Amino acid sequence: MKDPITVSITGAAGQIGYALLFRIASGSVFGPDQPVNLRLIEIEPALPALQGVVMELDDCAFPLLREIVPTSDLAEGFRGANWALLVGSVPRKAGMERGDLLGINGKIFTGQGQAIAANAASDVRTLVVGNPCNTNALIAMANAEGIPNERFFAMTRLDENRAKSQLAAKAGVHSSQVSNLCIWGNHSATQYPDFVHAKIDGKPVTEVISDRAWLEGEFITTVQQRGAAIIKARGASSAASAANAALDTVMALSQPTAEGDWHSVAVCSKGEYGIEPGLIASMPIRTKADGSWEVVEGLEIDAFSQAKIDATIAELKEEREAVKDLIPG
Ligand SMILES: NC(=O)c1ccc[n+]([C@@H]2O[C@H](COP(=O)([O-])OP(=O)(O)OC[C@H]3O[C@@H](n4cnc5c(N)ncnc54)[C@H](O)[C@@H]3O)[C@@H](O)[C@H]2O)c1
Ligand SMILES: O=C(O)C[C@H](O)C(=O)O
Repeated sequence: MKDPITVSITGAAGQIGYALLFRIASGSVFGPDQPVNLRLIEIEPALPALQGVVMELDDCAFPLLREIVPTSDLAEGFRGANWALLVGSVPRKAGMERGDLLGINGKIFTGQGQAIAANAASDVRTLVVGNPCNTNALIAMANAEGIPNERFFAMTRLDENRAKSQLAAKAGVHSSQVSNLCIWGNHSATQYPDFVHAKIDGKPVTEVISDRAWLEGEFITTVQQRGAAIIKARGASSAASAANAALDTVMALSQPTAEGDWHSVAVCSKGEYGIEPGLIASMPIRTKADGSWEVVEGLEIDAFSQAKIDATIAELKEEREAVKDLIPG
């Protein structure tokens, strides 16, 4: 049996937490021979609810689940973490943009970044889900002294999955036939789901779907506005699909990407595609056999795509400016 992997999850008593924990504990994320420790972090008022979740985890008698530590103490919560999933934060309500949450949620990520740096395992990787996730990830990264920038990620996989589903429905194929779908930029209403490089059954989407007006219009806005549409319909923000995407991200970063394909996740830019270095921006990513990752470079960006990428990167710069007090140095 392997040594257990330790996964720390903030907001563990929340909606997404409830949809995440049981899949991790069951072995469906890290594999059927990989024991797991769960360190579950919540604010103090939510600890009684978290205790109920722990009771349910116990009641599953998962063969791979070892230690469960529920806590509101960040040092205890991130101790020995190999993965830190930062979910805990306030979701937006109808009528808000995700960026409106910066003032409420941004400050959560300073202490968490520091606590990860001080307590986590030396190989810790951090995925931020709590919104606005790109800029929250930037805050966590900037406060986690000593941890390489390339181990911080923000989630745009939900957007990728949404985009694949929309393209598949339009083309009358299964979503698994859609590949090479890159979300560029911010997990927000400015994100750019790149249909130009996406493929259906290995062919450019633009050859399979001839309705260019739909691709440039309704397709993009549907993906950009999908979170808001779910809030309107459900009265609460997406949870099961968000948890699913978080786990897709962890798995995509843990195993080599299929030949020729890529996946979407926001990473710290080193200036690829002219994106300002230091911003946490979504780009096409390949995970290598040794577990490291790289940005897929050399994609030709047409004028339409460039304008969309410029707009979403401009928004990331504005968000960074709005939280400059939370970024040391
Ligand atoms: N990136 C994405 O694609 C994506 C998708 C869906 C939701 N989200 C975001 O994920 C976040 C969580 O959504 P949810 O539906 O689970 O919300 P929720 O309100 O159901 O749960 C959030 C939990 O976080 C806890 N929490 C708050 N502050 C905390 C802190 N400082 N430390 C630890 N825990 C804390 C709360 O007590 C609560 O239990 C929201 O910000 C939401 O907007 C992101
Ligand atoms: O839209 C939201 O506020 C929640 C989440 O980011 C989503 O995309 O569903």
